[in-house]
Amino acid sequence: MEKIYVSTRDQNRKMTSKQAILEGISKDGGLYVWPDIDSVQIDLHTICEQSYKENTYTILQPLLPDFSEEELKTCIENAYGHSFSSPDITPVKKVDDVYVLELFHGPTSAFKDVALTLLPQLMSASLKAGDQKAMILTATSGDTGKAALEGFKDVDRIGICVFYPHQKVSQIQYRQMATQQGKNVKVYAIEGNFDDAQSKVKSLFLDEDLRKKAEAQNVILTSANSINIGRLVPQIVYYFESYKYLVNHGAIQLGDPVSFSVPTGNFGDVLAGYYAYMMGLPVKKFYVASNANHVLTDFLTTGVYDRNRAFVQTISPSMDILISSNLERLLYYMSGKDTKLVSQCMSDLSKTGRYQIPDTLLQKIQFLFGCAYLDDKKTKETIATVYQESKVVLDPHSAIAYQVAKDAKERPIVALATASPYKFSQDVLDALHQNSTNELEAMKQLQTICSDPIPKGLKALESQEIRHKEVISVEQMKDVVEKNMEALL
Ligand SMILES: N[C@@H](CCOP(=O)(O)O)C(=O)O
Repeated sequence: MEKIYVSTRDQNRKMTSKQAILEGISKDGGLYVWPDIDSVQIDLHTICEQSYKENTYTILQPLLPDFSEEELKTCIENAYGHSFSSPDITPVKKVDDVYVLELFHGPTSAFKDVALTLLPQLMSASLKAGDQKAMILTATSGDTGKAALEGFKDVDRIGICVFYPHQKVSQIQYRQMATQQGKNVKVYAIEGNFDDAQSKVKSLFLDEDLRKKAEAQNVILTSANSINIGRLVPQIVYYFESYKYLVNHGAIQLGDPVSFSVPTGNFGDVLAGYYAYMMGLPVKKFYVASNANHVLTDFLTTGVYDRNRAFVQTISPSMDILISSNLERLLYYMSGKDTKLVSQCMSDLSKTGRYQIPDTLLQKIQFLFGCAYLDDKKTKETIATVYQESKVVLDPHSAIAYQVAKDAKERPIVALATASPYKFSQDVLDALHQNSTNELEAMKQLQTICSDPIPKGLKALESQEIRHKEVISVEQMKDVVEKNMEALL
């Protein structure tokens, strides 16, 4: 089978899509990319006539060519057949003059479900016949963790450890993870922030000693974060789906360009949009919408990526990130696949916390990518204004995308709504000037003004016992992974 994926840091490290999914991250620290992704041009006319599941097949088949037709169609059916509460999977709503793409109708009420209902299927199909097993290590700032736990729960031959920053996720996000059931799952709070968790997880994938111990047990260590190409590619689909909506509702003619505003921390979601663009989606501009951790806004404005700054805890915790992993993939493509430049930038980042790209490259990126950020005060004001004017309740992450879309000059524009407001009930109520005693009560209170009911999974939290209580240091992460390779698999 053709090895179409290479590392962002070395063209000669080649993998099939199944191998890339199983490895998660390249052994040289780079991320897997398909250099010729733009050789695939998706027919928009077909997209506008097909269902979500059919479009998923059309888009993913060329990206995952070593999956048989039957394998891929079964994976897609298992992922989207019955787990989403909306028949459209990712419905679109017009709110004033912005189209809001709702990505939170999956089992855990965040956009991560779109990929994490499918990745476990792809991973299982990629495992070699026999008794090869996989141990998933996931760092989360709040949403990925729960979606990964739910997706991989009790999947045969796969175990999962999730690491989240202690007391730096919302109360509901915490409960979602701490109550997780399943015989193959473990959840740890770590003393540190998301960047500490993600950096340690990445280093564990490259840890020779751990890798050897895993190999001895026929276990492969891999990732459910968007550094894994199998996590990223399912997210391309909803960009095409929103385009389908706009065409089929007469907002645009086939071929007209559209802009997107994407709330992002790890740069995975907006990168999936860029992949859609490379595969033929007509896009005018992508707006990278950030919170007070605006390292991406600064980078896109100046060309200097500098994580040497205070880490701010915000009401949009899923975006509380200063090391934005997937930017590496954008640099790879935008620099004309210059693996030397990418390697140099990433080496500078790990040594000094900073890198700078050439002006020509910055200008090329700025031609397609805009940026802006909102602090918590502005985010709350947006939640209040949108509710007052449109009776729509947005979660803090989606509110940031919405306001950045509002401030942009391009129309039509789609703002990605990445989480249900119920996941951040107390902060949302606070923005609406309502008091609440705790997050579970706040959810009930929010229900009185939200058009959607409390999602099933969130409603159940009240009666579920806390099963995962351990708080560990970053240094202990390797030990718990080793321990769980035996215990969970
Ligand atoms: N925002 C994420 C952080 C991890 O990012 P991912 O793109 O690797 O999933 C979260 O909510 O955990």
